[in-house]
Amino acid sequence: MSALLEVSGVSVSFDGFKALNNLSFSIDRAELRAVIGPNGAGKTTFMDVVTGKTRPDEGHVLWGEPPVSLLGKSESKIAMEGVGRKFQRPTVFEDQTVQDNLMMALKKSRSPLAVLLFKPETPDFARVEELADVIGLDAVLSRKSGELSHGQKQWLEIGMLLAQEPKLLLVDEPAAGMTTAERQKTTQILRDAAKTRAVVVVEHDMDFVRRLDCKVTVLHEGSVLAEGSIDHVTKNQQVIEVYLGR
Ligand SMILES: Nc1ncnc2c1ncn2[C@@H]1O[C@H](COP(=O)(O)OP(=O)(O)OP(=O)(O)O)[C@@H](O)[C@H]1O
Repeated sequence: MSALLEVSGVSVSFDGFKALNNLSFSIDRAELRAVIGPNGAGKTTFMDVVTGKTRPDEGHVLWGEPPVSLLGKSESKIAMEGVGRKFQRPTVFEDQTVQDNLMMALKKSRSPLAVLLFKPETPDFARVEELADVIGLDAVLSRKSGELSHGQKQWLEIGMLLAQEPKLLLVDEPAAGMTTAERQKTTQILRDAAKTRAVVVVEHDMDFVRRLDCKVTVLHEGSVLAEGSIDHVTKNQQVIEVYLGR
């Protein structure tokens, strides 16, 4: 079976500085992948290229089966293809309840009229409850999102992205600012989500990455430095020098 996402030979320059330098790697359909690397390694730029925010100078980004190029597609087109992105800061509607946030995020027609006339039906409520269960917020469905803890807001946003049924979820530093218990729950949510789709987690926290227990891609100076299990990459001498030794 071919990969869901294949990035090959991608380079991106900013004023002559190569943020991505001949970057190549691929992600399978239902896999959890951690992408790590020191500051400036190109992790954000990689996500920007996949989501259409940044156009590479060279290379290919192929998606799906049969593979189509994502390059040249708009950010909204790429989102509609099934690429979801979670930024570091949670962006939920704080005045709305957890239930309303999830309801608004359900995969529905996005035309302005359809959004205006949207009236939730029984299957929509059932889907919202299912999502709330997945993200551990079933007991707080009627709470305003602004009253949630930082961790709960992050889970809500993950739930809102899952409501869109993405084929690939890109998640930027989900564990930042979380308590130990919240991190454990987040690990569970991401591992469960990756059973039915690809989930790529960009993360600095090594303990968190270890708990994800997945293949790890180490970026350095815009290229892949090492790839494999956490034990494999953390034993790699180059990785120790450029990343772990810092
Ligand atoms: N719009 C831009 N203009 C100029 N330089 C940029 C731009 N975006 C990124 N860079 C540079 O490209 C390099 C890679 O940045 P990127 O943000 O992708 O790294 P990162 O691995 O996400 O780092 P961090 O872990 O600090 O978030 C950095 O040196 C950064 O300063």
